[in-house]
Amino acid sequence: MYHLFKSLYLHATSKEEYSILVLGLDNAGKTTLLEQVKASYGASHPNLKTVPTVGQNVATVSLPPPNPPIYLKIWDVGGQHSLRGLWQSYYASCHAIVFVIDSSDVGNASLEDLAAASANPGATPNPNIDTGRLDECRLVLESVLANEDASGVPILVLANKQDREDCVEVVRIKEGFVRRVFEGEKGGNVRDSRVLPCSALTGTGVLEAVEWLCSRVRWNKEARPPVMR
Ligand SMILES: Nc1nc2c(ncn2[C@@H]2O[C@H](COP(=O)(O)OP(=O)(O)OP(=O)(O)O)[C@@H](O)[C@H]2O)c(=O)[nH]1
Ligand SMILES: [Mg+2]
Repeated sequence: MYHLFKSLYLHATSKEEYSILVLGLDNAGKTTLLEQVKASYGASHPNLKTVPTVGQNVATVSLPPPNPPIYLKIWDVGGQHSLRGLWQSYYASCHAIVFVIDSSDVGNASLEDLAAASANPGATPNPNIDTGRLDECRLVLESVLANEDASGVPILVLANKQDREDCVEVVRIKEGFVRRVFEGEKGGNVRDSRVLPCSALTGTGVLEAVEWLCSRVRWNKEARPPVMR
């Protein structure tokens, strides 16, 4: 009887916890995003003076009503080249991946140029077209998608730094780049994805990103069950 009451009590008082893995090239804005999420769901001010992450940062947020009563445990992992090998150890236990792109670092190419650049990655680059770190971004995103352990995980691509005057609009990142990657042969494991604009620095778009994640991890909970806390 004691065990029955105990399990009923634990069931009534525990909450589902989902792990969110935040990835992207160095300088994309991952740690700034984590700070904004912490500040949005806690009472603190965000610490926006970030330094390059060596290792990881982690924070757990509890979402207020009318959100469902769940915890999101957010893992922000360093994006420098030498640290990217660590990412794969997080895939098997994460419930969603956020891939952050610096929208001011994908050059000034047109939609057609971006599409051509991502459709023909091996082609000699046209010196008149600046595509910034787009190619590096594509290779890194493809390697995430190609990993078996990340198969079927909802993926949110955030076109970050939308506050900057030199940023590329989200539609260009979505149509010219992300769609090509997802529809390419390395994107076969993508089940559920979205591309959203945001500014981690100002906080614009951060709540919408968290809401999308919240709905998708719950929708996918049979495939990737939450941890009860
Ligand atoms: N203008 C603008 N700057 C941003 C935004 N997000 C981040 N930054 C700036 O970009 C720089 C890098 O931000 P971080 O959050 O440290 O980048 P990161 O992705 O964590 O980088 P690593 O830890 O090296 O992987 C900092 O100077 C931030 O202030 C944004 O939305 N807008
Ligand atoms: Mg960082």
